[in-house]
Amino acid sequence: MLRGSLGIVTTQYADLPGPFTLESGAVLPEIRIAYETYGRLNKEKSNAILLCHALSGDAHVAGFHNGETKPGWWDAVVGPGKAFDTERYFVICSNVLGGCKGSTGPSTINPETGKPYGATFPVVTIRDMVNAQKLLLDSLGIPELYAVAGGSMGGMQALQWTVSYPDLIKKAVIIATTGYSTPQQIAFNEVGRKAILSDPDWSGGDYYGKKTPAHGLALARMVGHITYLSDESMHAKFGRSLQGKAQVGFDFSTEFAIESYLHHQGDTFTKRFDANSYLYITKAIDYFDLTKDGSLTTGLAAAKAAFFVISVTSDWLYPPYQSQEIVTALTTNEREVQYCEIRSNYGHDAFLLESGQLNYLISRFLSHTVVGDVMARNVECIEEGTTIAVTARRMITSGVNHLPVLSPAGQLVGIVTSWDIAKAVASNFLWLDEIMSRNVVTTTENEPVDEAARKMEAHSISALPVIDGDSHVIGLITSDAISTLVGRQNP
Ligand SMILES: CC(=O)SCCNC(=O)CCNC(=O)[C@H](O)C(C)(C)COP(=O)(O)OP(=O)(O)OC[C@H]1O[C@@H](n2cnc3c(N)ncnc32)[C@H](O)[C@@H]1OP(=O)(O)O
Ligand SMILES: N[C@@H](CCO)C(=O)O
Repeated sequence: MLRGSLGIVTTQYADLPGPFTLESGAVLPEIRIAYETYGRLNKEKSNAILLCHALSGDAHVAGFHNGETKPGWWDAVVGPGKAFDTERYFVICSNVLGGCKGSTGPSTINPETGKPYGATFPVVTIRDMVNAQKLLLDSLGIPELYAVAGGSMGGMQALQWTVSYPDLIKKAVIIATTGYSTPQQIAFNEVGRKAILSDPDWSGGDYYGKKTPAHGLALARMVGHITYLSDESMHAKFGRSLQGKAQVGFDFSTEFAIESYLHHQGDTFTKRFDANSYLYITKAIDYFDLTKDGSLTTGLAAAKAAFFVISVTSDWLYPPYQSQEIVTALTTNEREVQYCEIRSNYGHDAFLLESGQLNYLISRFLSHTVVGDVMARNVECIEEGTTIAVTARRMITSGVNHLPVLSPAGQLVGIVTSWDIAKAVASNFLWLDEIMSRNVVTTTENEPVDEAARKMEAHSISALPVIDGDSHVIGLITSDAISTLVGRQNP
């Protein structure tokens, strides 16, 4: 499959009914979440992937907004044929609660005052962001996630998902992040906040419609941006080059290329980001701490997903040892976890830039699919000894073409299809036991899907009951579900 672009995409908005109670106990009367979706949700609703953005990201993860020439922030890995393959998966990304790109945040009008919240907006946490995403998924009718993924603060949200909603997540891709914010990370965030709070234009957070604290916000971004780069990448990109001059001027003007670059990053940021959101989101990052009683192992005990943890060799903001702590905690909890340290000189922002390594690693992880990842749960079954008329009605009312047949003890003893029913009616059979197939081909939750697909092909059947060790039916997998998720081999 050739890698392609999503083309033009648009942001949508979900108004979610309140009240929405935050971790702090504060209550938002209503919330709006901006989101984008790409790809198609399959019939089983089993192929949804939620992508979570970092500090300054938004819902626009891939493709182009009409009239714009820059694609979304993770276009390198999201789209047809890419790691988050929109031909296979239904990809969702939303702007975080507290953000400034369409979701409720400090720049939103408080319905109770008719004015922007500003600094009266309550402090939000990573857990609050995740709870808002859960409400969004509910509103979209998505019952579970095939995967959740993100880098940096996006990785924090993805980790939080695995403990807040462990039964809803099959796979988690956790990149360049930590299980808890460290003093060094908090320290850099505090310098950024102080720069904003000391800007007289911040005006206690009440600056909407007036001069914005652009000076403070640009300074905050400059400090932040240094932490997203690495010593090696700065050497490689700028060295000691001077900007637009041959010799130093013995003054305090902008002289080095790196200075000019940082000013550019700071200035550009003020045109796309709200200073109050910067305060709130960095606070949410600082509060992030999944340890429980001082232990990350205990804090991650509830997680059930299969994990892929990725760190970056040159990331000194979220150094690899912090990813390794997550891996150790998960391994101690006997969770399925893979770990990879990407070799890169880009520093922390490598999670946005290393498209080759990320595409290779993530697509391999996501496409190693077992039956449990794809099967439908809560399967409609029928008891042996039933009439064909009752069986036919059950199929019609539940909208299925396959009904596993159970013994009085609830064990699988046969299977009947809508085609069997059609043949039975034509031949005037009355009882299910006369027509059901007794030698049922089955699968188990941990069998790779390609093995299950081979069984279906070999027996010319389109569904397999999934059974546990006691022959109880715990799911059903269809060739349709496999083909949507495993994808086509050719374009
Ligand atoms: C989920 C999320 O994380 S979303 C947020 C991700 N997005 C951001 O962080 C937005 C800011 N973007 C960036 O910082 C970068 O684009 C990165 C880090 C994402 C990608 O890095 P790169 O592709 O290596 O871009 P680079 O860091 O070289 O920046 C290029 C910009 O710097 C400018 N620049 C480069 N050198 C200089 C210089 N000496 N003086 C002034 N400007 C300079 C370029 O003109 C270019 O400007 P533009 O972005 O306005 O077109
Ligand atoms: N550059 C990214 C990484 C921050 O963690 C951002 O601005 O969101």
